[in-house]
Amino acid sequence: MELIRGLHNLRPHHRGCVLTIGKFDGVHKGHQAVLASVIEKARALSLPATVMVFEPQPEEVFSPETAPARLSTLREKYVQLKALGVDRLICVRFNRHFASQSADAFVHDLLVDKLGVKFLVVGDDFRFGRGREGDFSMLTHAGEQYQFDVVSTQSFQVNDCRISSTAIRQLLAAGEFAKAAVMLGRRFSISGKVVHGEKKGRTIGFPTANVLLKRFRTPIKGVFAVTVSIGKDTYHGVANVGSRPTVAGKRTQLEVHVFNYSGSLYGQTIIVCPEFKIRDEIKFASFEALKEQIERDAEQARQAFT
Ligand SMILES: Cc1cc2nc3c(=O)[nH]c(=O)nc-3n(C[C@H](O)[C@H](O)[C@H](O)COP(=O)(O)O)c2cc1C
Ligand SMILES: Nc1ncnc2c1ncn2[C@@H]1O[C@H](COP(=O)(O)OP(=O)(O)O)[C@@H](O)[C@H]1O
Repeated sequence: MELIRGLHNLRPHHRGCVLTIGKFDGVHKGHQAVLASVIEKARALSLPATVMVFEPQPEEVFSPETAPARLSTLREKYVQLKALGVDRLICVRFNRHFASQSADAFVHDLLVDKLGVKFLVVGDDFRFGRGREGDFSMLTHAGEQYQFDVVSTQSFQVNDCRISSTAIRQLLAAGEFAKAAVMLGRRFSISGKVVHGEKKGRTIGFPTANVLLKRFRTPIKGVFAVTVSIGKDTYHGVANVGSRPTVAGKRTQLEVHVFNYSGSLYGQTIIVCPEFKIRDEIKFASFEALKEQIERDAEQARQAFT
């Protein structure tokens, strides 16, 4: 799958595509159904199946304080879209300047001139351009003018419940990982590169691999029993997603202690899948008290895994 980061990297040979535009946060079962129809159409027309996403997601630019938690980073979306058979991912750097262009300019300059779109799939509530002035009916008219077809996606359900990123976030926040997995079409996981921390974990017998969360907010918080994928190997472990108040941590990060593992993880990408929640994060009076609690957390997780 080709990744085009930024519209300035579009070239004349990129013209001609079957396109869908959206956030695709989570790449859930509803998204997967849309993508399957995009791919089918693309194969029939011998054109690349193309997905356009915005990074950061628009609400993260307009209202970062209240933007919903992210299910997927751009990298996770890349991995998931590639696995589904998408040919090209266009990542638009979203900022106020991009958002201020008119709906006409979005259609004419980008969709028609730069992308030469032949078939477009969007949700019927898709809005675009300055002040969200562009809508589905405008796209339909533009399609008649510039010879491209536009179709809207339906909403997909499981057990009478509409599949949505919002519903999945709520299930994850409630620790309902099995139900979230039904909507996602896979288990929820957080992946990222292991970075250096404060090297305190090893002093209490609990080295913890620190993963920086490139999300504005995470859908889960607290201490979890987890499954960890490191390369082709799978381990169990305990993890904390939080700001580490005991050591006056600032930003939210993921810390994983991997059972039966020794060696360096720095620089490696690991995938952490929460199995069940153990407790909320707490501020302990001392590092010693934190250590004793982590021992109990690890024991609880180990017992569940045996
Ligand atoms: C299972 C587990 C539970 C944790 N729970 C808490 C917690 O409740 N409160 C807290 O401040 N930090 C908690 N931590 C984070 C520790 O503060 C952190 O791992 C420790 O400071 C080591 O940091 P370092 O890897 O940067 O050296 C937890 C870590 C793990 C692995
Ligand atoms: N069982 C393990 N679980 C997690 N990390 C481990 C484990 N064994 C060794 N490590 C290594 O130790 C590092 C964590 O040790 P720690 O003292 O907490 O340092 P840091 O503060 O840099 O995370 C990990 O990034 C990894 O490279």
